[in-house]
Amino acid sequence: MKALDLLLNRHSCARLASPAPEGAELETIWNAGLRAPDHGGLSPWRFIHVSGEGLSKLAGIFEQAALAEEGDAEKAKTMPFRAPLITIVVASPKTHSKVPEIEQVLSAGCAVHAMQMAAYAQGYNGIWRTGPMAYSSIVNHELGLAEHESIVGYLYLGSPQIKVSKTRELPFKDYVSWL
Ligand SMILES: Cc1cc2nc3c(=O)[nH]c(=O)nc-3n(C[C@H](O)[C@H](O)[C@H](O)COP(=O)(O)O)c2cc1C
Repeated sequence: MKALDLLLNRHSCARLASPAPEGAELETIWNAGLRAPDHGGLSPWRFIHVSGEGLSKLAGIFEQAALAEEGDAEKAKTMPFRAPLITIVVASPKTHSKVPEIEQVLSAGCAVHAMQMAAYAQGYNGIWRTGPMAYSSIVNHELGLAEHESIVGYLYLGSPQIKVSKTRELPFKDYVSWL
């Protein structure tokens, strides 16, 4: 796949099933994430791989959080099973005199995007999700996040089950101004 085709045509898919990327393909996806722009070379991210039994563990964590935080526990416990694989991307900012935290969180966000594109380029697809489970102190605790860390996204990955007929095309003139 040509780089520009990937950049211009990439799209998400919310309906995902097995097979999920594994082995060298999955490592390629993680390596693409690790190539995200990174001011100061701080590697301000880490990834938590969730598949198989891990999906059930995550479902239990989501249920626990939803029950405690007045969410929809019945729905929450089903959410991880929307794909055979989830990579949780955690922003793990470092203290640095010239690189503020926001830049490091942006880097972690770029890693999500890069990993979705790497999945797409290999014939898989995915979707970046957040929602209340990305901002829950209970989930953070159960996943072992440190106080300064945060979830940037759940990247659901797998084989697309539906074909996206047309991607949204925004007219660049509406978004670009000239100085
Ligand atoms: C930070 C962030 C959080 C998102 N959270 C969700 C989410 O929780 N649920 C969802 O359906 N889409 C979410 N999206 C949007 C999808 O990832 C996707 O971008 C959107 O469906 C548009 O599809 P496209 O990527 O094909 O343009 C989120 C996107 C971003 C950047």
